Amino acid sequence: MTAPVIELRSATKRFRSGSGGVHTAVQSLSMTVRPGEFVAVVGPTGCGKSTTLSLVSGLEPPSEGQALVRGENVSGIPEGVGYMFQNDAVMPWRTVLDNVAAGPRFRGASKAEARKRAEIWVDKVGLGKFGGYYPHQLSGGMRKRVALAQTLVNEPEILLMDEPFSALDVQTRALMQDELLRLWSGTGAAVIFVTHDLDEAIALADKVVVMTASPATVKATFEVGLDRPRNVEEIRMTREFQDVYREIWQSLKEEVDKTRERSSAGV
Ligand SMILES: Nc1ncnc2c1ncn2[C@@H]1O[C@H](COP(=O)(O)OP(=O)(O)OP(=O)(O)O)[C@@H](O)[C@H]1O
Repeated sequence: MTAPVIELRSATKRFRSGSGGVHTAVQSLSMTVRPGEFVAVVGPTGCGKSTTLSLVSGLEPPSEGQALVRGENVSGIPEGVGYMFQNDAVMPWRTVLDNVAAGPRFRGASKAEARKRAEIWVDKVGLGKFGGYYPHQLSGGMRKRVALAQTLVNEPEILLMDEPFSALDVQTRALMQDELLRLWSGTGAAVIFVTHDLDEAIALADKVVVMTASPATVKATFEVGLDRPRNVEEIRMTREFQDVYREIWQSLKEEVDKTRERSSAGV
């Protein structure tokens, strides 16, 4: 088996809370992601999913334990990591092509080379005719395509995605999920995809990690044995999908209920 490209070893993250106390967001969390593996992370609201990603991206150091990328302790933002968040990083004053070319330019590519790579990726995400458009002239789904091209043009070895599609309507969301799978397949990139939506997690991932109610630790990991390539809308109708869904939901539901009980008790 290939060595993991991402590894969290008993990682704990504590923050100073507003009231002067200490809040533990992540507790002794261990997980691994191998090259080419798509891992979805689900858990109740506020349990510590984004903090887990921050440990991998180097935005936050662990308070205890280790965060490793390619076997090395993460310090600063590791090479070869691409991000996609709910709020995209599309620059309104730049055209689609210039937005996508910005990453390669920043990483040292010549203007001509950056432009060439941007053209290829703008085309790949289906925006070939819109390279000269500005973001305000695009729909929400088209902007997400720009964000996807912006991330993938850098050919990341690791993709960290934090609810990237949650602001989209249901149909556009399904389209973008398919686009992501199509563009990711064969790249060999390791993905951690954080989502509230168990449907989305199963449709996309090889492995679904269920987090506990706060503080986040891994409650259970489920293999998703569904064939690829997948069409996310069709796969949801299959018996296999529904069986996996039921099994994971049993595990997730307990944590969601715990979180709801705590919040109604004002904890
Ligand atoms: N920089 C920080 N300083 C203090 N507390 C923080 C910080 N970042 C996160 N937290 C706290 O850690 C806890 C976990 O937050 P996190 O955003 O990781 O959860 P989440 O599962 O991603 O949430 P959601 O489901 O709402 O997206 C929250 O109580 C949050 O307030």
